[in-house]
Amino acid sequence: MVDSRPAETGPVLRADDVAVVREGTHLLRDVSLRVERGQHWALLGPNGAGKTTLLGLLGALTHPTRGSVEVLGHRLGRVDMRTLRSYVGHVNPRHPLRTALTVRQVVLTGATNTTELVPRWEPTEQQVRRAEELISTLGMADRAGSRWDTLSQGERGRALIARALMPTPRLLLLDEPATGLDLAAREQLLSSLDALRAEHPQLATVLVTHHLEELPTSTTHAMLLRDGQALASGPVEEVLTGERITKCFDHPVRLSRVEGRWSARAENGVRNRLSS
Ligand SMILES: Nc1ncnc2c1ncn2[C@@H]1O[C@H](COP(=O)(O)OP(=O)(O)OP(=O)(O)O)[C@@H](O)[C@H]1O
Repeated sequence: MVDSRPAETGPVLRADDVAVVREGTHLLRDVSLRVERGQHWALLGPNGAGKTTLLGLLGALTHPTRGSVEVLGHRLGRVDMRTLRSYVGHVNPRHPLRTALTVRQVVLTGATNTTELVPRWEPTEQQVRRAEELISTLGMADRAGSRWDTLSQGERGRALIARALMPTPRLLLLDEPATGLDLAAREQLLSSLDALRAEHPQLATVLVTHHLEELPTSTTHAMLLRDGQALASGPVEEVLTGERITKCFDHPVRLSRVEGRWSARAENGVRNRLSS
């Protein structure tokens, strides 16, 4: 049996010249990425760019058609994917929970890596303590006993991040965590992510979004994807430039960064609208 436990050294993620081909179409082509401990990556690109496809590889959910992917030091195809996945926190906003669990119970399902509570499973005292700590870090202490179906989308998002952190993963993958959140909920989520990253300096994260406004200030690196290819990849100050974002989204964009947060607006947006 191959040992799937995370390697103690080396990069958290490594993808080399990866391609994903489905029904004769390249969803990803020649994509390479290396994520080290403590790095926080943003994966940006327009609809259909291949962001979710890449996240599926990084979360050991799918295999590449060509190239190699190493997750926590293990090459996909050579290890038990299910065991490897248990060391990766994957936050999917479309969490398919069917029962009326409380926030506390949902977070505890992170310990068993299941959607529902496992029958006859009892959490240890340590697990209960960790769940409470995470709920509090994510700013959900006053909602810990609330039922899932009564939560707002923002509260669910934060509960799912706490859930994903239960097994103390080395890697947290976030697929559009701010989608559908109102301004206050988005800001709370981004502050929670900043706090989490400060509290866990070894944690690496990869966050997918279309919107620069949804990037936490603690973002360290970025990759721009378009048509399945990486247009740019590296430290965030080098990658997030108006010129590059314009090329990536095929739209003239002016970029600004204030107090660590980004915003993008269409260049000559008013003139374009008036002349159309
Ligand atoms: N199994 C599949 N077979 C064929 N095409 C697929 C398959 N899965 C995804 N695609 C296509 O691959 C492309 C990339 O999809 P992906 O979901 O990775 O993009 P994305 O960047 O996450 O997009 P969005 O921002 O819209 O969520 C899309 O055009 C999608 O329609």
